[in-house]
Amino acid sequence: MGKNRHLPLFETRPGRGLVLFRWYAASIFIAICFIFWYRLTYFPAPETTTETWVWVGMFLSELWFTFYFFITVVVRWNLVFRSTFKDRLSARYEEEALPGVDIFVCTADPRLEPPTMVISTVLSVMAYDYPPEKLSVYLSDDGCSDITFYALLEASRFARLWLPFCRKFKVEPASPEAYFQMSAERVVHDSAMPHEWSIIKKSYQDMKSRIETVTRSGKVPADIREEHDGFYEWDLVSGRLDHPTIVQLLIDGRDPNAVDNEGKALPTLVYLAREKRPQFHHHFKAGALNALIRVSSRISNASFILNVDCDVYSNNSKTIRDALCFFLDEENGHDIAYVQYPQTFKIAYADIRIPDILNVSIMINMVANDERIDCVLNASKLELAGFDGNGGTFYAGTGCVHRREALCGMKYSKELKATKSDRKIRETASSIEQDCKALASCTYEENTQWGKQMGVKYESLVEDILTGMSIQNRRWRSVYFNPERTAFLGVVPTTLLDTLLQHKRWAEGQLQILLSKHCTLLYDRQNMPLKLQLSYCNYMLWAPNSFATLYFVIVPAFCLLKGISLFPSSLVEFVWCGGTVRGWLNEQRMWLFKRTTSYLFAFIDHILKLCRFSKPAFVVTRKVADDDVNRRYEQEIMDFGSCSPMFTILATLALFNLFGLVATGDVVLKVSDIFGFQILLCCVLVFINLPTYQAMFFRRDSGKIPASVTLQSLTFALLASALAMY
Ligand SMILES: O=c1ccn([C@@H]2O[C@H](COP(=O)(O)OP(=O)(O)O[C@H]3O[C@H](CO)[C@@H](O)[C@H](O)[C@H]3O)[C@@H](O)[C@H]2O)c(=O)[nH]1
Ligand SMILES: [Mn+2]
Repeated sequence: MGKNRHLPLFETRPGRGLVLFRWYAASIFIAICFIFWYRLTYFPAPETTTETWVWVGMFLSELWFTFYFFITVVVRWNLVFRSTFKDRLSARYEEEALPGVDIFVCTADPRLEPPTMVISTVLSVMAYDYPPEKLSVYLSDDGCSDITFYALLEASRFARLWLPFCRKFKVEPASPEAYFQMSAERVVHDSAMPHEWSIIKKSYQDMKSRIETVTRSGKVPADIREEHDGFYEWDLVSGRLDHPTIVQLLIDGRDPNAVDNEGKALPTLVYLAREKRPQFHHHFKAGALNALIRVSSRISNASFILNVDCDVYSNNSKTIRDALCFFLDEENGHDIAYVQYPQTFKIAYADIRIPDILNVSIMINMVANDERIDCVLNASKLELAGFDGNGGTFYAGTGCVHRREALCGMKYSKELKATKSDRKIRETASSIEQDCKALASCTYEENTQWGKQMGVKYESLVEDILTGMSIQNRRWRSVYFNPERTAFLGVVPTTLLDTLLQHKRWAEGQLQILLSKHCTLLYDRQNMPLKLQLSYCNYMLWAPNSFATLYFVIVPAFCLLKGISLFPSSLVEFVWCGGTVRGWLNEQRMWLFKRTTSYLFAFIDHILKLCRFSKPAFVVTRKVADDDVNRRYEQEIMDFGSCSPMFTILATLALFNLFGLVATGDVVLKVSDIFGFQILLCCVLVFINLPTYQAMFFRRDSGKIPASVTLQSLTFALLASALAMY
């Protein structure tokens, strides 16, 4: 100890190439100034009214894009990256002295989120390289499904085999599903392993097929129900949204018999389906997390809380130790409220071509344990690092370790003492379960600060961003950490519609924040520096962004600004992050699609909700796709395949631009003598839209755009063109 005490547990470095980036940003800024100068000096004569309006509209959109450009630069101005010293942590803390950690996994629907996927995630976090007596894993099931409960019961048994196996062979990733998909070749090299490997693999596959059989039948058979008392709780369930709380301690960490096959303790494992009643709003994932915070405080009350979505498995068994390096640092750790890991999405394992049609994505190739994992990093990786440099990263909803007090609403102050967790309470599991029922009931939160000042916030569909903001506004700091071996891998939606719907929810949630009293720009400058508030604007303004973009797509007069300087991420940055030119093109395509549909719909929907015409809803993202969809996804073919007004808009805009280009008559010429870039812009838009035309006219598979959508769009586009001509 002694000397060691003063060595920091983590280190912070500024991003590489920052100077280059700043020069680049400055040069673009100068270009923008020229454009404004041009706009102001060449204003059209007052008698040409149409031109004047087009001109003014363009000017406004340009102003908007310039502002957006400005805040995009603000986020990237101070990138910082962190690294940890886990060996110092181990040297400083005996295993018994390490703090407790509670892990929350959320699931909501057994059809969209298959129970086998959920338990693979649960098993991956149970297998963390951390003293198991200190770990408690909670599964919140908003689907209140006895099948999910059954799957978790199976997992609690399989854990007895799986955990020792992971320990012995340092298995990574510790999600059995992911591991067995990728480890076949590797085993050959490890002579000690094959025998055990095949036993465990067989046992996993047997379990998986049992669960799948039950899932397919939609019902837990009577003989299985006999195996655990917990199943009788479902006798009182009248529906997914009408049932009492169900809490089951599947593994009670205090029980000396709760050990794995090698006699080592197992982490506590709890199933929770909070009470739901039709007359109470359940607040989606935020409500689930708050119920988990209270229930876990009664059971394990650990000082740190990791939360993951059910489709986000642990890919790195050291993640908890990494996070603790930040929290436990004597010098700089006391005011850190949460450590956010990036959201990384797994696309495919080695040998499969990596599709990047859908995501705003950056490819990285990771070499770990001789295996190549290809994964796609959400573009927010840079943004997370940028937020961190500006005062604290945002909370992204998954892959985040929180300090319990900060999450529960406490203000940061120097005197704050960590609450000690005490797991020595001698009580029966059933009396604990009884207390927990009350904690997770619908009425518990009535007239309390839960969802407002305490816990995860309710006022937005992106509860994560809002919660992070309010924690920062209470003077806490937060950090972003991206270890060499990716910490978590999640699933991305595979169809275009799913992606657009997901972005619609995000944009809507962001708009809710913008229009609420929590609007970032209203925060106290001392608690949240201006640069951080401006950084948040990058997200808050998604929905309003759709108008400027629509203008720019419909009134093709934007070329210079658009392609070259005002896209949110430039080709240079993308390639710099290890992307490909093709990936960049796809990113531009999704950029256009999202802004002209998701964001627009989010805006309209939110207005309707404000006028009470519709109710808020959390559309859970589908995590399974049929084989056809998956094949197309792997072949990088965009999947339309359903009738959605979003597709009608996309197709109409695509056709409109095509007509504009083909006609090159009045419509285009009218403005092209002012700017001369219109034709080029049209070409770019048509080029970006090539897959859309293909999906309308040339494809035969089930992922094509349905004929009815094509017909509608043709009609609209023709009408619009006719209108524009006269
Ligand atoms: O009523 C609900 C709805 C959802 N969920 C869970 O919330 C998570 C996220 O839902 P998903 O449909 O996968 O949404 P994503 O768009 O992938 O989620 C992102 O965006 C959400 C906010 O919109 C954040 O909460 C998530 O952490 C973030 O990963 C999943 O584990 C769900 O099971 C619930 O527990 N209860
Ligand atoms: Mn998800």
